[in-house]
Amino acid sequence: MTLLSVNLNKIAVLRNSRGEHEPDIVVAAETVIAAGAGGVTVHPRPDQRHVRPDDVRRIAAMLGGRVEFNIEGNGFAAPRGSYPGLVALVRDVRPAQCTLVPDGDGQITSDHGFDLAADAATLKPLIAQLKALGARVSLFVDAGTVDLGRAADVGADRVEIYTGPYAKAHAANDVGRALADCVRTAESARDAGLGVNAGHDLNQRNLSDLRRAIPFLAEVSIGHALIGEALYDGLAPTVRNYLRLLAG
Ligand SMILES: CC(=O)[C@@H](O)[C@H](O)COP(=O)(O)O
Ligand SMILES: NCC(=O)COP(=O)(O)O
Repeated sequence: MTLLSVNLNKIAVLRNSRGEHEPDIVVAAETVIAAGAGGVTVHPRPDQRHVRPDDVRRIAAMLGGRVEFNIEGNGFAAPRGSYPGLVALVRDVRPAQCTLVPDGDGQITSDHGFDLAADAATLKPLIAQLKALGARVSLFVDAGTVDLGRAADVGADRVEIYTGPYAKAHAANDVGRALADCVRTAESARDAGLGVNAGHDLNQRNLSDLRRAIPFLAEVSIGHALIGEALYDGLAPTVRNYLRLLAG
């Protein structure tokens, strides 16, 4: 069974556009959990354009460990203003999972994974710190990466395959190579003893092909498309659509 974790960043974007409190991200989290999602993902960034530290704390308090809470982010980004840094947030709310993503300030969204050879020395102590706080640690990696033993060596528990290129290829009806890249990375991770997550630009059209190709996929985190689809169909029915796709 592949767990669906709903990324709520886009609820925060809508809320932030007016600078007030609506839509309430905690109500959104309650709604997706009531609809059957197995978890909630947030990706706070130092510039706080999406989810903010206080959202992270409020969601954690509401979930109370009932379902998986996954916090994504750049663990090396320095604290800024009221953003305390990823490790401090993890220390504060103790999520089940922390997904490390090498994204920088200038990026509109996450667009690449770690270079496991180059980043190993800095990742190892960071991962140890996060695991000491009780979080399972997942590393965002590009599809096509095959040296996943390196991820195991630095202490990661899982990897999350960056599925942006897969989604683009799928939309262009030319998915063969991009899907093969995802499968190669997933199999290399499994062979290294790691769990396999996937995410970025997954939607109701491209999810099933990925799921069928990687039957041992532990988790998908989906936000942008899911929240967009929910504008037409409602949040709870949209979550249920995804759950049906993952069950099929
Ligand atoms: C790691 C990843 O792919 C997601 O966290 C993604 O970045 C979320 O979408 P936004 O960047 O649009 O918040
Ligand atoms: N880790 C991927 C994620 O949380 C959601 O990505 P997207 O569906 O918003 O592109």
